[in-house]
Amino acid sequence: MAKRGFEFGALFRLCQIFLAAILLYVTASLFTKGAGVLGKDMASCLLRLAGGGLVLLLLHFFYGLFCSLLYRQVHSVFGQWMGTFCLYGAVSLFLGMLRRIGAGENIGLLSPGILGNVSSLVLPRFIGVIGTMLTGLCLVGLAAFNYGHLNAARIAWLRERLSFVHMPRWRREKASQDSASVDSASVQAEGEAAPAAQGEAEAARPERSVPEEALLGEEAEAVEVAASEAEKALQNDSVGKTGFWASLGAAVKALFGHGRKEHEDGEILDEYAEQYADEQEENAESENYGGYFADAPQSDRYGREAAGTREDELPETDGERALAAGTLGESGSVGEAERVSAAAGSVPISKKPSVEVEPSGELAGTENVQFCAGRPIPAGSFPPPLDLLGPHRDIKEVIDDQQAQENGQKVILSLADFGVAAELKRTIIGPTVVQYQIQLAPGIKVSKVMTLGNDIAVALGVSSIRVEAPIVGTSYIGIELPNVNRRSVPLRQILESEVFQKTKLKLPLPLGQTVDGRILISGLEDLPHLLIAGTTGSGKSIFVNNCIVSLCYRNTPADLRFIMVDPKRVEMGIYESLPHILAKPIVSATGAVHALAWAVREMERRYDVCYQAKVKDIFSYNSKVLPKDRLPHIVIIVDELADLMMTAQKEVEDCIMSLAQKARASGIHLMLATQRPSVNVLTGTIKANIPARVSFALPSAIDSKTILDKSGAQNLLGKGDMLFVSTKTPHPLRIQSPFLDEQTNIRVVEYLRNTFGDPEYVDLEEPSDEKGGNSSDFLEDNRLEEAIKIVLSTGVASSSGLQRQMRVGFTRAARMVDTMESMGIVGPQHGGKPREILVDEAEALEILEQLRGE
Ligand SMILES: Nc1ncnc2c1ncn2[C@@H]1O[C@H](COP(=O)(O)OP(=O)(O)OP(=O)(O)O)[C@@H](O)[C@H]1O
Repeated sequence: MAKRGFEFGALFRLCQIFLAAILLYVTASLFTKGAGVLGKDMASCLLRLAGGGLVLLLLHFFYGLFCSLLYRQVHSVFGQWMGTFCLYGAVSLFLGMLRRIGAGENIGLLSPGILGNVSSLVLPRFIGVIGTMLTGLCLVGLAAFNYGHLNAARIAWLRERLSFVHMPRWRREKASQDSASVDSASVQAEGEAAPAAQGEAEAARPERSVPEEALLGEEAEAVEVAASEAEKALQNDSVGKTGFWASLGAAVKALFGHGRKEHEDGEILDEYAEQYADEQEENAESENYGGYFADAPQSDRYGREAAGTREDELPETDGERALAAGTLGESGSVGEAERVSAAAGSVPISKKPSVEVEPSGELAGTENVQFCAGRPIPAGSFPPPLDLLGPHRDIKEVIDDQQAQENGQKVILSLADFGVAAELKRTIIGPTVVQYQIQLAPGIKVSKVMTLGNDIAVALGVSSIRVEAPIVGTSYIGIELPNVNRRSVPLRQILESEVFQKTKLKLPLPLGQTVDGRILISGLEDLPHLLIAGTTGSGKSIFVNNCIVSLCYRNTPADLRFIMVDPKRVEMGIYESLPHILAKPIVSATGAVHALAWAVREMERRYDVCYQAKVKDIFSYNSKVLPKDRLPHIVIIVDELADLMMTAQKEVEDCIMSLAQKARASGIHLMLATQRPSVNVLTGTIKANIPARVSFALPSAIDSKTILDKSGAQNLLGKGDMLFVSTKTPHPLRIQSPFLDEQTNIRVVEYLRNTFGDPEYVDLEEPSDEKGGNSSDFLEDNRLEEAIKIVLSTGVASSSGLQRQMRVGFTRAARMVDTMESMGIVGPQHGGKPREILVDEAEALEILEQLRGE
């Protein structure tokens, strides 16, 4: 099948090249006489019909054709064509008007064509010259909009910049109106709230000017940050069936609106909530991606899941439900409710997430994607098409300002109950949590708030909260509450993001989306190894799968190979046919030790190779040699480190230490995951050599300290909620890791196999001289008899036991135990149970003698 796909592909490309040649000839004929009589006739005919604007259409054709030939993905094809047609219309009109005043009559390229002639005749007659000019300008604006240069984010940005040149007095009034309108109901009920709101509006101004760099802080240097995700999303919007009109509406609203609009009866509605509600309705009416998502849950007006749809996204505790409904907890009273509402009206809420996070909507999160279900996956181009990961989804952040503000005020009131005076400065709504950024009153110790975490969680009735103190780059502390409208982050969203598309990283890991909506990726080559911990079901395996898929989207099997160790035997079976894999997923501890030992030997070999080539690392080496001689990066993934450490701690530690120290130069990287981050598993040696860590939810603060050297992971919410630290980001970053369902994962592997063929396995076994004797006959190991005696006298057939007692390497000891098994002296290994002893010493020696005699 792969072969047929190739033939069709080659034919298609030939046609494209042929078409490109024709287009080149046509374009050349417009500019030169060298195209002969045919070219001349064609040019004059085309210019008469389509005018000089035709050049734009030809250029766009070229662009599309070359993108396709170079396998470059073109975003929003429809939008771009619309933009080019608008521009063509504007140019034709302009040329037509020029012709009317008698300019450029002798220049063929300035011919207006039929469209220009007609429009420049008809329009001025009906709407006059000014109307015609304005029409031309509108067409240019529409073109810019379709190309994605003019969108809500840009206009909002422009408005903000321009607002500085407005008269200061007017701005102050405007600000106070805006601030006062944050919570219409409460503010209008409380007549005295207006002055307070005005005061807060003043406070809101410096808050607006908090520089983006300050928010990103040092951590942003370590990871690539997509602060412009909104623009991309809005561009994407322009392609979608409903997204185009939605983003046009958003741009118009951004231009003419102020984030809120006042109704006749004085009720102020949140523009964003309205916009999202509209899109929800449109989405509900649309065909659920052609029926692929027929089962996807629908959302209500505020973007919340309809009751009984997805259990995992519903609030888990009464308190969270109460927060979701914006009602008070048990301690609530009417007076308190009024206090909350009145105060809420004056607190600035950052609009950043609604603008800068993918302005995307309610996401059907974690159901299996039925995309191309049942259809065979063909071979194809590289990198694989993003559609393999499921259709693009517009994600909208569910933001209910009033509710968020009220919850923020509850946090402040709870703090006050514990004697902590604080002020709510900013609210950020992320996919997993809502972060309330709070400024403590002078004299209040940050440590006091840190110790109050659980008390505040109980007071608010939520499952857990996390306190981030301080938020890097600010003077605030962050209190993170579970987002009651929690959503998952599809892997496609990360891979199609600008930051991923443009990154120069060779081994980009898709970490996910931060609390404030930034998309983070990090290069494994910089880390250069990763420790991953998390209790069962917290999201480790999905994170590892994301990393594998993301690395395979960037690298062919010639550039990257994997060694996978899967003691649980269930997690990595699907990668058996991945062309990037170096050996079948390894399931035994012995096999894993062999693989690590092989990696150490390979590392030494690479060092020699680099030394001889007089280069300092694999990057320089690969850039110097012919493509066929390049060395692939090798990523070793261990799904459960604890199992290895129990069997062969010393061997594993030694290998990890060697690999960790020289990874950058040799291009061999480790990703080690464990459910049990105890000090026996994550020993000092391992931790010292692997500074980059990811922690998913853990049962206790002690476990969190073991992996991160800080507490905090015990308060994570599971399902991909994680903390990330590395040398460049010593302060843990909270991230929602992307989601990739199993079917999609299988599809990607299938696609890669169809494209690159079956994997070419490499023998990871040790060379004969390290096997303790002849490679073909382990019976000849001169210490086998001694080993048998030890096993039978102690009654324990363990490789590590033999290793200690006989002072041999683990591999040799393991080999001797395996030989004993094949001789029938000991039974096979069943999970963690000790091997059964099947014979006594005399019988065993007899068997040995017999076998050696043969
Ligand atoms: N990033 C994510 N987004 C949404 N849901 C997730 C995410 N990660 C995990 N989940 C949910 O949690 C479940 C368990 O995830 P996963 O299998 O990765 O856990 P694990 O930590 O590997 O567990 P174990 O150690 O037992 O294998 C998944 O089936 C999925 O429903």
